[in-house]
Amino acid sequence: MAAMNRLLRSPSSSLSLARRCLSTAAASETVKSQPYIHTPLATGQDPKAKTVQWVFLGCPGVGKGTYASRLSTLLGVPHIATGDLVREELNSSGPLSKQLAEIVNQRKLVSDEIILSLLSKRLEAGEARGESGFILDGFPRTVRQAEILDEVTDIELVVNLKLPESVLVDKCLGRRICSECGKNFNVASINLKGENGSPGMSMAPLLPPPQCVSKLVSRADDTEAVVKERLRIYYDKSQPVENFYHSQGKLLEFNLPGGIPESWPKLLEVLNLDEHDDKLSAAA
Ligand SMILES: Nc1ncnc2c1ncn2[C@@H]1O[C@H](COP(=O)(O)OP(=O)(O)O)[C@@H](O)[C@H]1O
Repeated sequence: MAAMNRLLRSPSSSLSLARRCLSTAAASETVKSQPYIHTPLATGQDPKAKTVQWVFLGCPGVGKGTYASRLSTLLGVPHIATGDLVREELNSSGPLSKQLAEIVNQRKLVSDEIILSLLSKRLEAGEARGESGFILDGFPRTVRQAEILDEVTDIELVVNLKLPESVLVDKCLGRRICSECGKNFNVASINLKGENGSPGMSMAPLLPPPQCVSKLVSRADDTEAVVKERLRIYYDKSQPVENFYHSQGKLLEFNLPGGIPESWPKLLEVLNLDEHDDKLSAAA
């Protein structure tokens, strides 16, 4: 913890640690390559034999965590979600926990220094376990963070997951947790009619088993006002990150065609990973 305090007092040392960790995570054989949006993986290539340095972007509630986590299993690289790092720190008895609780409760973004030091610490721990590559989820969240990331490593591909705003809101409002077993469900049944040439979409609810039905609760912050405020913060602070990567030719826009059963095979297809679908069940 002393090391973290030192990092927080000195943002530049936090950056240099991030630089060291990220460049190690990138593995030395990785060459600066042209972005390969249409062929992220060469046909026939073993996905686990490739160093992956990917970023997942998308509005709150789009399902970044779900798809990033499935891909991390498939590709054998860690899925690093900065929101999880923040929550872990917040739930610890560390010196930052009170400060983080306040920031997160106010739905503000944590400072770059704190996020970088949490990310560095996570990468350093991964490095010690022999990890290489990463799928980042929730970082970068601002153009400044994207610029810092650019200084310290080569991001190869940025996947931007998209859903219509009305679907995002309905999905967030449909979230339920079983107060007894802690499992997540979603009672929203999405049926969006196609309009002006755009296809319709439907997503089946993820209903709980009978023993959980009477114990379902919603997160206090899953109200329409809060969800819309989180979307507003995303459009304000994080949408410019999409433009940042678009101008570098690294952005893969992916309009989710529906729920996981429709979207996962299509995502694998655009990533050239569909021939590895024998591993789908392992990743599920
Ligand atoms: N890259 C980041 N920069 C700043 N703050 C972050 C970042 N990642 C996560 N956080 C903080 O952690 C909280 C939880 O993150 P996450 O689960 O990704 O977001 P949300 O709950 O808003 O979908 C965010 O509200 C924010 O306060």
